[in-house]
Amino acid sequence: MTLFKLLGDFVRRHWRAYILAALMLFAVALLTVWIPRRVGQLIDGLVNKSLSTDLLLWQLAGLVAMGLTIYFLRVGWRLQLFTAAYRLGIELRVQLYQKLAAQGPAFYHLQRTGDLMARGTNDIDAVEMAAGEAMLAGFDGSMTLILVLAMMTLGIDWRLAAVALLPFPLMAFGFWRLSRQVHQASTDSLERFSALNDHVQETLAGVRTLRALGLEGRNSKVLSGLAENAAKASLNEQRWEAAFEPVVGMTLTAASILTLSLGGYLVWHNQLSIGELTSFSMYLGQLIWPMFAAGWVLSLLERGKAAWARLDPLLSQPLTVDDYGVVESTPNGLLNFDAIEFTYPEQNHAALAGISLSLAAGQTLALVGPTGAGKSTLLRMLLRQYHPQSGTVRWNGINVEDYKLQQLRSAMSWVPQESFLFSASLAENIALIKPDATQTEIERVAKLAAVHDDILRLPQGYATPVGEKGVSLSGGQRQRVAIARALLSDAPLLLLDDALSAVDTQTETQILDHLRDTKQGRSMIIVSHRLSAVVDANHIAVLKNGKVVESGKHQELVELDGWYASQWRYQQLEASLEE
Ligand SMILES: Nc1ncnc2c1ncn2[C@@H]1O[C@H](COP(=O)(O)OP(=O)(O)OP(=O)(O)O)[C@@H](O)[C@H]1O
Repeated sequence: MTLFKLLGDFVRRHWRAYILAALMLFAVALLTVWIPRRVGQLIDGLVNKSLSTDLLLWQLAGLVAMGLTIYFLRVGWRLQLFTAAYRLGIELRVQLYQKLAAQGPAFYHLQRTGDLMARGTNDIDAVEMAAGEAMLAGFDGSMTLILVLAMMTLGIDWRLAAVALLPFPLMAFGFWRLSRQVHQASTDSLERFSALNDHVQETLAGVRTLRALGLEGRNSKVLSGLAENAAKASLNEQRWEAAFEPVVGMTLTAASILTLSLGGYLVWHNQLSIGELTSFSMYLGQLIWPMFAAGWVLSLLERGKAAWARLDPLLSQPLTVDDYGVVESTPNGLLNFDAIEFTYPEQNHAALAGISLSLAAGQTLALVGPTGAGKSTLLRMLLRQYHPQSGTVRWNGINVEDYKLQQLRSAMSWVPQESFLFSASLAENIALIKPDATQTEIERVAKLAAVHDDILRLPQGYATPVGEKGVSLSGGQRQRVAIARALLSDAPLLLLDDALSAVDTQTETQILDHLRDTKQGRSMIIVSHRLSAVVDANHIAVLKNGKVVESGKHQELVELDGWYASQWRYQQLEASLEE
């Protein structure tokens, strides 16, 4: 979609606001062109001494009233147009947010957060300006231009008007050349601002790491380079925009010289009155605004076009995970991974190389294996964050891609390796997926996740603010809050992706015991590096380089004397040394 189509559709939907603004503009333009005419007549009246003092005062009062009316109408149309333009900004931001919220990890894999933020703020502002200020100046400028030209040609002298307009085609050519430069400079400036935004966002997110490594100095040098680039690009854009002004100035000077030459000649030969020449000169002055408006509109539109060219692909990009499933029932029952193969985008080695596994309802499947073996990736196939390149995941005999995404995801409680705490109270963070949960429910799951006592020790207990604006919790506390959050859902499948890595072995055992006791038919997939967490699993699969290399129950795997057995012995030894 082009910017003009977007604006056209928007104006059609909000036609009332635009028509009202256009009517007010028309009234203003009429009054504006009427004033020079009245002034010219007044001057001629004064020169001929045909005006009485009373009449003169009335005429002057009339001019003041016209000025005031123009003032109020200008306020009115601005309010109409800007309100409409802000609405476009809101619509685009909501649309962008919904799109970003629906996109999967494969999309974020290729996007920079700071760039996305810049598009959601700076670029949308530029489109909003095209729908507001550019429309306003465009309407107003063209209306004034038409009426002023009509008054010049029909109301005063067409020969004078024809001569005055001679330099205008040159101005149009100059504007056309400048607008192309403004487009290029705007694109450049928006991109550099994105790069700067991205750096600031990354720096703030990783500020602790940077400080710990003593990299603030180096990082601020990079920042100053990016800030300078962004400033230079913005200055370049301003420079091209400023070039519109001298073009207008030169055109007007040329037009005035031509007007005065021919006008003087006509007055000399009594074909034009002094009052008429004065009116004409005032009209010429009134052309300044339409000319500036044209330059301004062109640069706003070019900036809007450059911004839209960055926003449109984002808004029209297909979802990386399409929700084309139709099955509305909540999945439950037997879960089957059948010959799953998957390679991440832009990677040359398979993360999953033909994995087949199954999990009966109510049972626990454990995935273990060295780092990078593909354990989390297998869960991502089930969560439908990525599509397997071949093979299928079936739940209750139905391909998970055939379930409605919402239905599928609500059947799983997922605790990722790194969970996110929002800037809210601890209670609100736990009740994230069930905001109407009672305090008793919240405390019950916090006890199951063995975090209740830790929470009570915090200054405001469950009301303690956490996340970016609150107290910092330890890694282990965060993990347990995330587990409590997951337990609040009644989902039939619980996925723990290394979700206990930061808690000590004793607490881990305590949580797993709680989970086992309150399982109530819930299935579970546990990914863990610590084998003590999986000894009770109904089935354990050892993954290596995307393949299942060993599988069975704990005792069977110990007897097999492979990777699992040696890892088990090592971890047992380590645990006994720690005691
Ligand atoms: N987003 C990604 N983009 C590209 N490659 C990835 C991505 N995530 C994982 N990989 C690669 O896929 C392979 C499997 O990774 P995965 O995270 O599934 O392993 P894992 O067994 O869960 O490891 P860990 O125990 O360290 O969490 C690894 O080679 C990893 O480098």
